[in-house]
Amino acid sequence: VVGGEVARPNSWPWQISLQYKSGSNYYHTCGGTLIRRGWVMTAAHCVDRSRTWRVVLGDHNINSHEGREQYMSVSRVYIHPNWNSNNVAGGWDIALLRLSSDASLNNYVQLGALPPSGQVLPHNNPCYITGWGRTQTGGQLSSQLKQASLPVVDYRTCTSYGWWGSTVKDSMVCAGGGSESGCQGDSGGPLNCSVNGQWVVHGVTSFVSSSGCNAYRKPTVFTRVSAYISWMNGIMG
Ligand SMILES: CC(C)c1ccc(NC(=O)[C@@H]2CCCN2C(=O)[C@H](CCCC[NH3+])NC(=O)C(F)(F)F)cc1
Repeated sequence: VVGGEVARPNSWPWQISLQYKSGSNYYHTCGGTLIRRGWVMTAAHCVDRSRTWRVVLGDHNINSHEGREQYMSVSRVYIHPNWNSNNVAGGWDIALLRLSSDASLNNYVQLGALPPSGQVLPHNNPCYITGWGRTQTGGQLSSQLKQASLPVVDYRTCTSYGWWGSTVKDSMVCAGGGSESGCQGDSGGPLNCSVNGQWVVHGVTSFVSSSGCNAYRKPTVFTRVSAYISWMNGIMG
């Protein structure tokens, strides 16, 4: 996350860290959202490579053990069948991870709320991106979970000339476009939007400009969760 601030610990209790094993250590690579006790929603591009994964729930500082974490292994990865790893602009950048056991819900670990199928938010709807991603273009990951206010940019604006144009599809949500943005390492994490006073996860962090995370008029682009509700229900049952 470029800009914004460090989140109050565990204030986004559905945010997870997706980590892969290398040697005897695990490394943060993406975010995700706990949507059922045994299911995590993330981006397909995060799990393109088959690795030994673990999901960390209840985390704040990914480089220290604070005692609230739950470490879960992943029993199966479901990548959307239409996902094309050579074309993030095609959309379909969504995946579900089946956890090998159910999470325990508490003050630090809660389920993220999903939107109704098809719901599209208006321009400037208040949303926050959260994640441990780079804090500047080409910078380092953040040790502590960060948040930044990224208001929705509607489809008409986001696809206009000087913005993303036809790179952005209707199955995506744009947010931000100013000095604050997502960045590498935030992928797969939630876009948390305030709807009728509740936080609802409307986006899965998908891509930013290859010329810089907080490039002018290149808002962070998210998979629009409300376009994938029936696919997810079909998988999760
Ligand atoms: C034109 C369109 C096809 C296109 C649009 C944006 C990009 N962006 C990028 O490639 C930048 C640079 C590093 C990774 N990255 C990204 O946007 C990656 C997803 C890459 C998927 C493709 N391998 N996502 C993120 O960094 C983010 F923001 F989600 F945390 C690349 C191509």
